[in-house]
Amino acid sequence: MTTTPSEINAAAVKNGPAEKHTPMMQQYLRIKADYPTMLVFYRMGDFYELFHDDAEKAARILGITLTARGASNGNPIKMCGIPFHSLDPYLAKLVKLGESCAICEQIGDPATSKGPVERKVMRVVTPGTLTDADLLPEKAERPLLAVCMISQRKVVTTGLAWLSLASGGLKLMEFSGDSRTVGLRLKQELERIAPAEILRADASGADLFDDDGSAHNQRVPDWHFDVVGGHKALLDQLNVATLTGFGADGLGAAFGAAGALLRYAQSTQGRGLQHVRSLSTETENEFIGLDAATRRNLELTETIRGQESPTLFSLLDHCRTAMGSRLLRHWLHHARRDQNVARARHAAIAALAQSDAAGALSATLAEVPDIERITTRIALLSARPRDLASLRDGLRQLPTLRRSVQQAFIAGEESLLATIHAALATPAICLDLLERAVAPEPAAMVRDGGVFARGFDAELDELRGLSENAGQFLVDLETRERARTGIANLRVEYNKVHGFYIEVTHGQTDKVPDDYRRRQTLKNAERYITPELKVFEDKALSAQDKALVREKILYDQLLADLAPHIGTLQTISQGLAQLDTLTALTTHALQHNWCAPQLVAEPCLVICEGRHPVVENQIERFIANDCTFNDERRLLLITGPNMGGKSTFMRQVALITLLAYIGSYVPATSATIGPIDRIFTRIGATDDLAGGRSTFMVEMTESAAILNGATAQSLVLMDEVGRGTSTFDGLALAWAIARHLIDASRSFTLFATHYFELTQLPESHPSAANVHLSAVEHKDSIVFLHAVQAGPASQSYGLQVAQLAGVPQAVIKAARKHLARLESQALDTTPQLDLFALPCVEPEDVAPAPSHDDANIAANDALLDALAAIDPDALTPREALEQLYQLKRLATP
Ligand SMILES: Nc1ncnc2c1ncn2[C@@H]1O[C@H](COP(=O)(O)OP(=O)(O)OP(=O)(O)O)[C@@H](O)[C@H]1O
Repeated sequence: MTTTPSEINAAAVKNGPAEKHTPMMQQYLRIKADYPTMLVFYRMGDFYELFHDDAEKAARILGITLTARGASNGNPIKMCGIPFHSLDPYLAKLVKLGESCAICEQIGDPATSKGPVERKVMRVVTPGTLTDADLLPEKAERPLLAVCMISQRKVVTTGLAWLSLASGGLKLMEFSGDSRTVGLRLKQELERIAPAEILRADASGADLFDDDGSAHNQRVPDWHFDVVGGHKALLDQLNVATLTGFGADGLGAAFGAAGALLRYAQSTQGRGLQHVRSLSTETENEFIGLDAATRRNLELTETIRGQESPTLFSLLDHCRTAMGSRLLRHWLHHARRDQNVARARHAAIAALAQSDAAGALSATLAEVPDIERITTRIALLSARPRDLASLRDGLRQLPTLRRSVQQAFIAGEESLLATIHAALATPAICLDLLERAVAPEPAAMVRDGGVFARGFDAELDELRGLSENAGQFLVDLETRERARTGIANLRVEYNKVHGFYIEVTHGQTDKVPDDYRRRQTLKNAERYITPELKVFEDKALSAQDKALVREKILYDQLLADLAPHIGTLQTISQGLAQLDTLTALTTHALQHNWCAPQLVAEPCLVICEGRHPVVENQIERFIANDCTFNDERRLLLITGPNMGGKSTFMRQVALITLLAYIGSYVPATSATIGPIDRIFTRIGATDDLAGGRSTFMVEMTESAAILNGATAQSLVLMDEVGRGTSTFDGLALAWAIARHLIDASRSFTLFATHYFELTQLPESHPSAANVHLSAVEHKDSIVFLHAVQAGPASQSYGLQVAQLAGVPQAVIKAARKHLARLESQALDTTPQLDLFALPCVEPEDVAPAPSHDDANIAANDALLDALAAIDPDALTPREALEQLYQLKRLATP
């Protein structure tokens, strides 16, 4: 761990000079000085204890009692503790909140120690370096990421290195530009990679990070980011002479980041990372760009409210292994722009569907454990016996899986399934070793014994034989002694405290022979030992101890013997994860009648009878809709009533596009999609109060990002832009934004709006077109048809929707009356339409129309404010009537 001298000094100043403390506290403070930013769990017998500030913090977070343990240097020592056996749930909670913990064990022998027992930090648990099954989410990665920034003549080169310690996947990336563009890019990459913990140099710009001082934003000394040192560390780690094979030639800052990353990861594990054996380099434009707002709006892996379902991931996750679920999650956030990647997956799904293999594959995959994480634990020497037993059982499934895969591809062809088939070859030597070594159902811990199978080790079998044969020996002895002494109820028994003994009831003790030595007197009986029994006891008990020691040695050896198979096991894990994900996608496509999309080189996005993948699952009758974009038709203005289905339609187009590019089938009868570089969304109005931004500010920030970043290959979703401000400002902005997207960006844009004035845009801009979500009025109410039709909507049905929502009749009636008045006024003035009379107005040029009647606006605003302030549920009938009179007064000035 890293500690700056100033931090050590700070600790010393705070706690006073070392010699004034008790010896134990001196030891504690010495250890704590090495881990100043972590919570130090200090082992005291059966407890882990935390002191001083750590105690206060842990007590607050964990909700445990804060007490004091004596005094040191004249001050009471704040303390809290937890029993050693319940450490993991507490660690899980702390790490989830971004804390890092150092676990300090007693390593000396208390019996022979002078002063405090020797202690040492044996394990460091940080949010980004978890490998324990109990601390990790099963279906998500928790990567550790390091950022290295190098500035040269106003150009900032940023190198990223990130590692999922639990799987061993190490990745690098580098990009450069001026500090603003690099900052934006960095933000985007961090949103995509979603690291659990970030390492950065002490000196690097804090403004680029969410630096709230929490542990998941670790600062390490600048020299850890040395580029030459990092390059060497990578060569050593991967055991290669050059990084050319990994596409990492010519990188610089990324090597610096990798150096810091490997150093940190190794220090937390206290050992080398023998499972980190490969490296991949990501290039700048490899993936379809999705910013954080888009990931959230499309509800890929989390709903807008932050729940786990229903999301695209929860819908598609028919995976039967955690490896498959993690890969599916990864694919959803990492759609590759390269159409060939998606095409290969489409072909695999087609083959699996055609060969009817998905059902059998699913059933077999359900028997496969998380081989990826077990492999990591083997590499880190933390695998438990049951990990090895389930690895053995999982590997036994490979031939069955391979047979099913084989049915789905033609031998000799090059395909994704053929690659997977090759990856799933059974590692015969490794499986043979596991089958010979591990007992069918081993104990949970090596220290409990019973881990190794009979016949694996002759010495162990002999030792076990000694203690196991004890039963027969004791029965024989009992029979013999009964005959020898004539005591019919004599018993030979064993307990943990007193060992073996012969028990004789008080009435019979006069028959006891001379060689019986009394061991214990009970109320009704005496217990004895004989020389013969003593010899046997020594042998049996020591055999048991020796067997345990032998098992421990054998276990260490077994892990060492498995180490050479780590690479093969990783290949198998990747093959299994892909197969599981593809099988899940096939299952979903078959169940819901999805189709194979066509990815083409021409710019187009043509969807026939598309559905929203999540919503179609939630309602009884989903209305399918078409969507057509091509080089001449690039912006669709979508109008229609609230609740008409505008947002659903827009999202479904984006989701179908994304699904096609992750390699999935799509909910449509056909879909033909050209190259896509980014998907942008500006949907919904949310305040970012924590970030200090109002609804309108959020809306405009997101719009700015779109206008600056969208290209002719981008798909843009804009939902009701401009509604966060006054009508005129909003309309002017919406209009100018739409025009920019048509003329400058030329993106494929879905633009939903309530400003009917915008529907005139296609008249001057032929690449824009109007569509609307249809609805019909029925007996003063509204029926939504949810069908997308050509042309603009004829009216907005706002009042009918308000009525459906339960707004009181009196209010609806008043609003209807006022609407009629507003409409007749609008006919006289039509101020908003004037905007379109100006041929090329930029937003800042748009002034409020001079013909507008200010008094009328004020009256309307007052009426709307009063309406908005009414909470119908909180009113008594009498108050409601009063409010109505009040509204009427406002409406008739
Ligand atoms: N194609 C469809 N078929 C059937 N039901 C649909 C369809 N599209 C939307 N719906 C239903 O209508 C509801 C409202 O849809 P949506 O939120 O997309 O409307 P909207 O026009 O965006 O409304 P608002 O303007 O108020 O945001 C959805 O929750 C869904 O239940």
